[in-house]
Amino acid sequence: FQASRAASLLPQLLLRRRPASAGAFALLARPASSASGGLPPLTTEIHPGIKRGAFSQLTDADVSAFEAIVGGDHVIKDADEVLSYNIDWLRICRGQGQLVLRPKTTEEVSAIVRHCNKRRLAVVPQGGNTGLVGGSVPLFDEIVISTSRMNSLLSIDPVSGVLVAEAGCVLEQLDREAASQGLMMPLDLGAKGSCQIGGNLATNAGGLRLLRYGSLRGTTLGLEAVLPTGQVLDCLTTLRKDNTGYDIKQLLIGSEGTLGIITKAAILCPARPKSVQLAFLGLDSFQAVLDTYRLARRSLGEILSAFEFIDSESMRAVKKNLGLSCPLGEHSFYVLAETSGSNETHDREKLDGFIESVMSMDGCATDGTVAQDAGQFAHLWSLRERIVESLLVDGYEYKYDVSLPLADIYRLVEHMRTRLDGRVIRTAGYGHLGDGNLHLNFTTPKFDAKVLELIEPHVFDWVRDRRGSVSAEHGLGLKKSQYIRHSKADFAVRVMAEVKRLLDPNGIMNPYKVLPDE
Ligand SMILES: O=C(O)CC[C@@H](O)C(=O)O
Ligand SMILES: [Zn+2]
Repeated sequence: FQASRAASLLPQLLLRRRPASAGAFALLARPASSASGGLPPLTTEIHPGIKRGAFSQLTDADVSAFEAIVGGDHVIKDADEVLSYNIDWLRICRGQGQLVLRPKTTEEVSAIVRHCNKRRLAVVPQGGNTGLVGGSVPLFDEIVISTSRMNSLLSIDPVSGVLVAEAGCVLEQLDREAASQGLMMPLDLGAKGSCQIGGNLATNAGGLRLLRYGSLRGTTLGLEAVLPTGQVLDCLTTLRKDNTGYDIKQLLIGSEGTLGIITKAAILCPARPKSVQLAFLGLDSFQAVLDTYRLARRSLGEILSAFEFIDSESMRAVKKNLGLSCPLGEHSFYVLAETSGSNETHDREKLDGFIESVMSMDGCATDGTVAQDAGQFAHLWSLRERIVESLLVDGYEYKYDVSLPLADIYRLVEHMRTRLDGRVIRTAGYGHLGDGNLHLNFTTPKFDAKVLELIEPHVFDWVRDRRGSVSAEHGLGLKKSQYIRHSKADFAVRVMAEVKRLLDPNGIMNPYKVLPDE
């Protein structure tokens, strides 16, 4: 697996399926301590402006009521155990929750929420807790309702491709089940080893193959959810067509747990591709990345299943901080172009044609390689999937996830690099180029309020001025909610607030998230 000119590799192209376990987020090492030296600071210390809502205090009688619903073993009160539910994956947010409930059924979720609504107790739904915007952890003392025990696969229909599962099923496990029927889950992301399908839906997670398989808004046929009053919303249809008025399930998808707790979902799974190939290219300008993408769309057409870019700073982070090796020499940019198809010969011809045109076009790719086996395939993907983990090793991370017109994507990175010159360890840009989705990250050894002031709101203003989105796929959670109007019209935000009031009259469901505090 040597660094080589892609042209010289053309005769050796092999077709390999991506191993389901590649890049499991759950297994990734996290820095042993946070930037503050141990536990992350309380979120309320970082956001002192947010005041606790007028919710009741938890009493012994409440705890007894919950024990009667889920059983004593599934009511977690021990402070050490509760702590892990209070801290987000990035270790940037730490809430003050005192209680975690682990229901097994929709009926139990409903009974819990009904009680909380009656008593005005705030709750936060939590799946795999892999979110990146502080949406799945308490801020004050919200009760955590974990979906982890609701993890049954209910059905898979190999004819229609519809899979029905409970919310707590881990994405990677569902994908394995789908594989056994010749199907695949329509989404894949670095966190697949621990994220849960309910959380994926609640955040409308995008991931690595959205450009091919579309968003969960399209592939989710139905869902069931417990609304903030405890009412069960049964929209669990498995029909592909159902034009009977407003599509209420879409309100829950991407609601980040503010409108209810998703308990079951019906997902349309595409056929698992028979041939998957991965090309890894080195390029020396962002214009070359764009030109390569144009060529990929033209020559690979419908079999193009991922088009990711990595800049040199991001590559340096995975090499230096994680010790991963890159098979290509130093380049300003790297691209992963993956194809997924059903006909090996056809797909090989297409990939050959693509690489030939890339290599022959002046100023396009200058170097490249193609995965020859499952190990190489996993390794190349890990260079991309493990960037998020590698950046944490620097110390503190300032994380941005924006959508922009393609031509503006790297201008933002360059602009911020100049603005922060000398104040950060690195400014790293990478992401889902095919989706116009940039992951822009800055790191410092420790949290630095002056650096944050230079970044925010400037970066959001820059995105707004180009009609981009301040959250492409991670959601708003706690960290981005005050910038919602940068990407949504004022009236749209008012409609959102009305919907929230309608479904959650007491505001108990994941308060302080998504909608700005006003
Ligand atoms: O590091 C990030 O911000 C991105 C995380 C995830 O969305 C990814 O695409 O790897
Ligand atoms: Zn992403």
